[in-house]
Amino acid sequence: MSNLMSSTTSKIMLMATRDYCLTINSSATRVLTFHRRLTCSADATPRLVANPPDLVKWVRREGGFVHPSVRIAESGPYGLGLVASEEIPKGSELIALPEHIPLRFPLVDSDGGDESYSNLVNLARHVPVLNKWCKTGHVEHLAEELWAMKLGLKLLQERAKTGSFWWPYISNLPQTFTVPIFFPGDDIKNLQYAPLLYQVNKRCRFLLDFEKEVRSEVEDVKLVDHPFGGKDVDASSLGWAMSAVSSRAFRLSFQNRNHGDVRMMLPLIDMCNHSFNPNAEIIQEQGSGDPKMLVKACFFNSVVAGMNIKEHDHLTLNYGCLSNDLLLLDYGFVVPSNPYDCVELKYDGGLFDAASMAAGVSNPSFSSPALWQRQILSKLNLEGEQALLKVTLGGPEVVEGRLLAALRSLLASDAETVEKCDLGTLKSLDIESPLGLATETAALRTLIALCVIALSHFPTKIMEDESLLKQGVSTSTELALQFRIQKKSVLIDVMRDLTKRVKLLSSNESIVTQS
Ligand SMILES: C[S@@+](CC[C@H](N)C(=O)[O-])C[C@H]1O[C@@H](n2cnc3c(N)ncnc32)[C@H](O)[C@@H]1O
Repeated sequence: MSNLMSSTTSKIMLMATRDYCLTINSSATRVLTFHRRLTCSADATPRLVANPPDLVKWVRREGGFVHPSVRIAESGPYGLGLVASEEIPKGSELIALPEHIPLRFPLVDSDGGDESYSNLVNLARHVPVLNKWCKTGHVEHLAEELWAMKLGLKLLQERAKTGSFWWPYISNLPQTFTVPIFFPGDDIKNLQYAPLLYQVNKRCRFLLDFEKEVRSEVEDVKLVDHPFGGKDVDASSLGWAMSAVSSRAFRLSFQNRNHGDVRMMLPLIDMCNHSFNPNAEIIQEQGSGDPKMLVKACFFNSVVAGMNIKEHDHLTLNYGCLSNDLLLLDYGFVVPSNPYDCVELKYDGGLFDAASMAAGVSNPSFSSPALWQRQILSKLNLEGEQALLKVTLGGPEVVEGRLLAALRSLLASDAETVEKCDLGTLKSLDIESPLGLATETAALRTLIALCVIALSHFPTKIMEDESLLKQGVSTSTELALQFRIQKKSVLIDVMRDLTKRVKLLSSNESIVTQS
């Protein structure tokens, strides 16, 4: 990895003329490329300034608490992280932040009510609000990127402000992010996965449109009232801010203060890297303990109960049970063998008929379901005006319940057998053969064939991807390769799991026949 980083850095250094540069490549994929400054250090993740202020000292000076054995240290390919310099006893408080340290979008006119503040609020109003569910099921992702942009505006304002209270924090933020909006066009294509390409393009389009809106809003604003102190804000700087927020902000809820969920950046706590088996957690202080302390990162009792954090251990938080799509889009990394990763497919009668026939099922009825089957599809939200056609393979469920229920019902021979089962039963892979052995075998075989079809849509095989990885590639190519390897592995794991189940069914069948 360090070799890869240095080759990337030297290439970028030759090109670097300014902080950001926007490229729209010929294939109409809009891409934001980020050029590193010439001043960047040899560190794995260069920060905004070469020698930023000591974050631990700043938090302590501002009245926060940092456990004496907690240090910021290089964390290999993860960038910086928090490490225990000595054993930390179970149950210890690690970091506590007073209320004024987190960076959030101001809810009330707390910034003194000046014009630059109202101009910022005005800009935030241009971040579209989406509350309707769309057919493709992408609305959640869009909403996520939009909240990140709103808080990103505040971050950009503070980054531009001379003498900002948060400068010691902001100057410690990474100069670049490895999220795909900054990938070269070829590496976006290298992802080989349409749902992610769609999201990346959408984010780039949003940033380019938002750049225009921001520029037109601020063009006639006087310098003293300018939300960014007169500095030009383009799609790349908006992308930097959005990525800083999406990869570092936390969602905290303040029910007792009528604020609902609030996203905020938690200096120092956000130096914790991610693990699905974390050793730290965030605790919100609400009315107990020291009222000035808003959030604390604490030793995570429930996961490593009875164990201390050992010397040199990294402190980790769980960023959420996220697929590799979201981890890459928002955080710029991919987790190998991620138990929450899955592959999206579109529910499409023609494709399912083809898969079923390839699996040896005679006369499947996916493209022309009977009326009773259509009623089930409607209940599963796979038919009708508001239908959500995106279905998934992989993840904890292995096969999305709605997809499994649809396959079982559409491959069943009669309505009566299906009507005897409730939807919950039809959706569960753990409930074996609710509609009989023959239907179950046909459904599982169809799913295996679907996996084969989905795999054949990837232009390369895992072995080819792995040999490319060995050749030494740039960070973005490496991430794209890792991402597509993981997607193919999800399909292979699903096929393995389903093949085992089919074998079990046929052995059960032969026992029944023999007896
Ligand atoms: C909240 S920050 C953590 C601090 C960060 N490492 C730094 O250098 O500032 C999240 C970022 O850390 C990196 N990261 C965290 N956990 C990781 C993991 N498990 N694998 C790879 N990168 C990780 C990613 O770059 C991610 O966007």
